[in-house]
Amino acid sequence: MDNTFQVDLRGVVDLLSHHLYGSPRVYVRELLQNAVDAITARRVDDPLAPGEVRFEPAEQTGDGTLRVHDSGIGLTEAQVHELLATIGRSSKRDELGFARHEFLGQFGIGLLSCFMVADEIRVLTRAEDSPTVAWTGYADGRYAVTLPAEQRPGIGTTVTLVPRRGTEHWLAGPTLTELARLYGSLLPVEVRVGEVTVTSGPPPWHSSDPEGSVRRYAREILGFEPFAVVDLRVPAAGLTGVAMVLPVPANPVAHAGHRVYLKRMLLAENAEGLLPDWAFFARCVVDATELRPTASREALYQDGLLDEVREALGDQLRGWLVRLATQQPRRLAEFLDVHHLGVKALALHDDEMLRLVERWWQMETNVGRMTLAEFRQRHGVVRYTAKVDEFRQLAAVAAAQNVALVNGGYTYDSEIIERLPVLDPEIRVERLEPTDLAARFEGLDPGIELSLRSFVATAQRALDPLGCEVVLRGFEPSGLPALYLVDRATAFRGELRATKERADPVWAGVLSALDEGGGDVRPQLVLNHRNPLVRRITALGSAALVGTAVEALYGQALLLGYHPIRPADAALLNRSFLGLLNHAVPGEETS
Ligand SMILES: Nc1ncnc2c1ncn2[C@@H]1O[C@H](COP(=O)(O)OP(=O)(O)OP(=O)(O)O)[C@@H](O)[C@H]1O
Repeated sequence: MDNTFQVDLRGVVDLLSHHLYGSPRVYVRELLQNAVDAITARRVDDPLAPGEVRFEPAEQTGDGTLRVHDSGIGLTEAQVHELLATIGRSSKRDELGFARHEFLGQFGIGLLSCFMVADEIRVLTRAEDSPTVAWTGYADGRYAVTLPAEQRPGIGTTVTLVPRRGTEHWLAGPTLTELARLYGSLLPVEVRVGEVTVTSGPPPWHSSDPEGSVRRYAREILGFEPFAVVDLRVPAAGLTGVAMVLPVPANPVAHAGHRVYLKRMLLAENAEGLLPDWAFFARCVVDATELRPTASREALYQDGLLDEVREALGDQLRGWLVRLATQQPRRLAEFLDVHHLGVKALALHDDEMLRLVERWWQMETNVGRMTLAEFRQRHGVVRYTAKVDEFRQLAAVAAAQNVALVNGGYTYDSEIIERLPVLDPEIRVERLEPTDLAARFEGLDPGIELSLRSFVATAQRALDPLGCEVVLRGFEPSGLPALYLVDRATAFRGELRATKERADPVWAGVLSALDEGGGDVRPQLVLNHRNPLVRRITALGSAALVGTAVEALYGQALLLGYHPIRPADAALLNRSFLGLLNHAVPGEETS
C-alpha cells in the first residue's frame, strides 16, 4: 500500500520563512513582487487599470504595523483559501505547472518570507464583483478568514505586517524606503513609500541619453566612472543591459558580481556566472525576462540558457575590444594599460585576443618598447627570455651582439610568445639559450690566446672547485668585465640538487626522479678581453692575486645575473673580497 509523506507544517513554515533567504530584507521584495504581479494580472483584462503600490511604514500607520496597498486584481474568498492558505500554491503557474511568463513570482512561498519580520500577516483583499475578504496568517501555520462588513474602498489588496519583537527596525520608514528603492527602482509601476516615489522609470540604457544615464547610474549606484560602456543584448533571454568596463585593474581571480534585474525587479547586486571568467574587467547591469531565479531569488539558476547568455555576452565584449583595436587604437592602448593582465590571460586560450595582444601590447625588448608584431617585422625571430632577471643580465650583451631580445618574464608573456605560431605557422619563436650567446663572442687573436694560456690555467684552477669553466673572449659592451652563462637544463638541475639537500628523504626521492638523464654542461665564466680591468688582471705577476681577482669577477657576475648563490659561492665571495681588501690596504701588521 502506498502512503503519502506527512508534513510538519511548523517545520515547513520555519524552513521557508527563515532558512531559505539570506536576509530578512527580502520581505520587501516579495511584497513588491506580489503587488506588481497583481497589477499585471488585473491589466490583462483591464489595460487601463491603475498601477500603484504604496507602502505605509510604521511611523505612518501609527500602530507599529506596516501596510502595503496595491491596485491589483485582488482575491475572492475561494482564491484566498486556495492561494494564501496553501503553501506552494501559486496563481502564477499554468495548468502544466510552468511559471507564467508575465509574472515575477512562481513558487507560491514568497509571502512566507514576511514571517522573518512579522508574527502575523493580515491580508485585506477585494476582487471585482466580490466582497472584501480578510485573511490572517500566523507563523505557527494557523490562519483565519472572515468577511468583514466594511468593504475595502477599491479593487486591490492591503497586506499588513504585525512586527515580531526585535525586528521593528525592518519595518521603519528609512529602511523600507531604501529597500523598496533597491529592489523596485526600475519597476514599471509607481511605487511609493509614504510620500516618496522610489521608482525612477525605465532602465538607464533605455533612456533618451543612454550613455549619460548609464554613467550617472554607475557613479551613483556602483560608485565608479566606467572606462567604457558596452551595450548588451541577448534576445533569446529577453536580456538588455550594459557592461561597464572598470576604470582600474580588477583582480582576475576575484569574480566580479553583476547587477541583475529580472523583469525589472532587482534579483542580485552581485550575481555570478553572467560573464565568462576572462571578462573580469567588466561589471554588468542587465534586465532579463527569461532567465530563472533560484527559489531564494538571490541568484541566477544555472541552466542551459544561462550558459548561452554567458557565451553571447562574452562575444559582445570581445567584439567591442576588436572594434576598439580597429577604430580607436589609442583608446585600446589606454584600456590595455589598465587591463592587460586580463586580456593576456584571455589570449592564452583565444586566438583573437592573442592577435590583439600581438598587435597592440607594447613589450619590453632590448631595442626599446614595441609590440610583438613590430618586433617580428624588424627582427624576424621572436627571441625571448622567460625570466625578468635573465633579461636584465643579457639585454645589453645581446644587443651588442645584434641579438634582439624580448623580455618574456612578466606574467603570461612567455606563454603568449610561445603561442604566436597559432596565428601564423611562419612565425618563428625561440627562447634564448644563454650559452648560445657565447658562441657569438669573438675569439681572441691566436697569438694573444697563446700568450694568455698560463693566465687561463691559473684562473681555471681558482674556479675548478666550483665546477665552472673559464673562457676568454672579446665582446661588447666592453665595460662589462665578465659574464656568467649557464645553460637552462644545467641551471634547473643545479637548483633541483640544492633543494634536494634541504628536503626530507621522501621529497628528495621525488626530486631525484626528476634529476635523471642529461649530462651537465659546465657553466662558463666568460671574461671580456676588451675590458681594461680584465686586461690588467691578465698581466698580473702573482698567481695568487690572479686567483683572487678571478674569484671576485666570478662572484660579481653571479650577483649581476641574479643567479642563486650556493654556500660554496658565498664562501668564495667572502674570501675574494677579504683577499682584495688585504691587498688594497697597505701597511705592516701591528699587534
Ligand atoms: N497582493 C496580492 N494581490 C493578489 N494576490 C496575491 C497578493 N499576494 C499574494 N497573492 C496570491 O497569493 C499567492 C501566493 O503568493 P506567494 O508570494 O506566496 O507566492 P508567488 O508570488 O505565487 O510565488 P513566489 O514564491 O515565487 O513569490 C500568489 O500566487 C497570488 O495568487
